[in-house]
Amino acid sequence: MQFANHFIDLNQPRVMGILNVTPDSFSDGGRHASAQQAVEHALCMVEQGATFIDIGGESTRPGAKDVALQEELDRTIPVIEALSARSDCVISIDTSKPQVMTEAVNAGAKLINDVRALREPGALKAAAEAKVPVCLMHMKGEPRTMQANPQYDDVISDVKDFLVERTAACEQAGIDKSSILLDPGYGFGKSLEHNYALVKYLPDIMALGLPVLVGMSRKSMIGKLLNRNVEERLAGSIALATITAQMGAHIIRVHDVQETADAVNIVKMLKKV
Ligand SMILES: Nc1nc2[nH]c(SCCc3ccc(S(N)(=O)=O)cc3)nc2c(=O)[nH]1
Repeated sequence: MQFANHFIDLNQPRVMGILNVTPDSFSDGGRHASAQQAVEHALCMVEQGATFIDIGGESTRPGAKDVALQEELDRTIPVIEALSARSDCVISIDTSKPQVMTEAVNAGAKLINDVRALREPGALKAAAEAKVPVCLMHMKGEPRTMQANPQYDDVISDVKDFLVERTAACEQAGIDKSSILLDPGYGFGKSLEHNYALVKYLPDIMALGLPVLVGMSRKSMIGKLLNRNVEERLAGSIALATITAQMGAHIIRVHDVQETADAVNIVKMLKKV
């Protein structure tokens, strides 16, 4: 897939490193120290095998509140500028705000990752004008309320129908299908059973014919099942990364890049022999 001047072969599973630039992930060193720390962390993840670095200035975990536009810009743009000056990794901006998309791409981001699948007013237009690939993710409801008893007739077909509809909306806005990635949105308005059904039937989503991005790293689908708190979820995260990479997922979005890259390299070896 073409990411501006980078062609990335998605015929092999790739690792996306998570770079949270929300205050709860910052040390108390204030913003500049944290921007530099964020860049150093990103460079380390690239060194460990990340092809993509996903930069998000708005926490979208369950219960998260909205972040003001200027605040989200202040958190993300300086880091994107500094990182794109020091690495040729593919920078992804994790945002739903059109203005953040535009400024992030101007600052060097080459992928728009929107957990709201470009449903915010102006987002389709901004993404089309940015002329970079987009990842469309399924979310039911909003982060503040999405985990309050999520219900589906059939979670697999509901997620598929949503992704097909959002893909059509993108095409109508002038975004070519060859620039679209799909994501089932683990943990975004799903029960434990819904999340594992979306792993088991991931091939059904892959059958839509577009590259698939998956993000399960350290999420409650691991913690609830295994009774592990967030810093004890590496084994579960690696298990899910391995399973979905083996199924053919194209991009795995994780916190623990080194360990995931090792697991993905084993999957790649098995595909080669
Ligand atoms: N494309 C894409 N982008 C993403 N950005 C995020 S941020 C994670 C927010 C969160 C944290 C924790 C839980 S929980 N309750 O399941 O543990 C849910 C959501 N995730 C994803 C993802 O998957 N894809």
